[in-house]
Amino acid sequence: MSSLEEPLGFDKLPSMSTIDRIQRFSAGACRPTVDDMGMGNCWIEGRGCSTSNSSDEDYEEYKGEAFPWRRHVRDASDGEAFNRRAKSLSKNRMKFGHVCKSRNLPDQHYSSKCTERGTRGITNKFLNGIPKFVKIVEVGPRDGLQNEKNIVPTSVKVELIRRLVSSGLPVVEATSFVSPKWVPQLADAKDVMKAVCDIEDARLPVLTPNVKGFEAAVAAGAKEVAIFASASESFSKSNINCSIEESLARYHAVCLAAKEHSVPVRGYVSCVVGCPVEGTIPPSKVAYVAKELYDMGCFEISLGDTIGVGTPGTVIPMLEAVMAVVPAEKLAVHFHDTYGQSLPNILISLQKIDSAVRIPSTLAGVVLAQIPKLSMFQMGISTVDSSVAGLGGCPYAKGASGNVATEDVVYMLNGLGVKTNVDLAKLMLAGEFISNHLGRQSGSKTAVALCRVTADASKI
Ligand SMILES: CC(C)(COP(=O)([O-])OP(=O)([O-])OC[C@H]1O[C@@H](n2cnc3c(N)ncnc32)[C@H](O)[C@@H]1OP(=O)([O-])[O-])[C@@H](O)C(=O)NCCC(=O)NCCSC(=O)C[C@@](C)(O)CC(=O)[O-]
Repeated sequence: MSSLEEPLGFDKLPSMSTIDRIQRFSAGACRPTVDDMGMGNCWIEGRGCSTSNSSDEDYEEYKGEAFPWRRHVRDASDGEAFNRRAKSLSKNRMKFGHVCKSRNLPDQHYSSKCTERGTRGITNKFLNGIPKFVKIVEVGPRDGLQNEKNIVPTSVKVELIRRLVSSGLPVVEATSFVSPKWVPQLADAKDVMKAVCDIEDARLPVLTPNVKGFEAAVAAGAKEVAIFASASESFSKSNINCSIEESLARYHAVCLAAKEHSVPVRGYVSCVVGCPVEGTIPPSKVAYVAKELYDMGCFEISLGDTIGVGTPGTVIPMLEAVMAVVPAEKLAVHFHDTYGQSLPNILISLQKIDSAVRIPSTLAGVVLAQIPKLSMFQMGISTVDSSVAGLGGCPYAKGASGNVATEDVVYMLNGLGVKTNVDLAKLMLAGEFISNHLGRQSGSKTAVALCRVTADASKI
């Protein structure tokens, strides 16, 4: 049996040399050949070259829309306008210590929102396919804190959950009813659940690896559970000490028990793009496990890039394979940010483009450079997992970094005009609360940047 002392990770890749590993996880690992693309010989440099999927009119139109936005940003941070803004911030008597008071977020000058003109122009072309509402599933208290070196006190976990719920998050994964020998960080699952089970404003699912965990969760007041299988045989063994097939049998039993108690079950598939031991995971394997979980009654399947190696080039073929067997509206995406790819991966997972719509070449260069075939670009997923302050990692995937930060996802979605019902300022306060407790800077680039902007403004 594997143990916590011997986690699998990037440092334990017996079959892979460094170069081999880089190739297997490289951004182009799943990239189609140039011929597949039918886009000439410079598709990765799509910004600079003309391709069969774009036209000069598109380029000109996009340029016309994009450049005023850039001017706006430059003007706003320059000269008179910026000084006026800074003065008005000071007039509001904001106090800035070394900790950011997120409730005093500056508004439109630093907003992620585009100008009206810019939004309209881009929306008409590229962003039309983004869902109007995205459900964010906050996994920080579970996926985040399960990986902390020091065990976080129960009272801090409870306070974090309460703050996250009060920021408007509709789902906050609270804890795991797993073996405390395997994950000691969440050994207080029962106490956490008892303290938060009265919360009504959000759903608070918990992880349950077997019927024992399910029964303990329900006894503690859990009203929703999640089961977690893997698309990688090796990861399944290291994470839950059984094969994929054995895990599916266990989860079938959990689903039957849950049905009897009318408890909804969410399913996870981990290692959907890569595994720390096996390298690249075939999309067909992910689709197989996702379909099994769906067929046994999971209301939603979350696809986890556990070690954060995915790029749009590998995520799209995986999603296509899964969406052939599970409807998009039943899927969620769960990205770790090891290689900084989470936001583009989320964006392409949300996008649903009518194949008749042509993408402006400049956008194609920036965002869609790795997309295999535009005509197949039909994701339309509208549930995203993320973790406040980018907390997390996985105890069984050493080297994997935390989930994409919830603040960064909300900032991006706000910028796209997508509703989440999450109050970014309150969310940042929750992130600040847990980061202070852990004694380190937030892993959210948005939180860090917004704090810096407000702090800089206060000095003027
Ligand atoms: C699955 C097991 C339990 C098998 O663990 P095992 O050792 O094979 O199980 P066992 O049945 O032989 O039991 C061993 C001991 O654990 C106890 N036990 C057994 N079950 C439970 C339970 N539910 N709650 C509390 N205790 C339990 C059981 O009673 C026994 O206690 P003992 O007799 O030795 O005192 C173990 O491997 C385990 O708990 N693993 C959990 C690992 C984990 O939580 N990993 C992190 C999840 S993150 C993830 O999967 C990815 C995800 C979801 O985040 C998505 C992504 O990022 O991609």
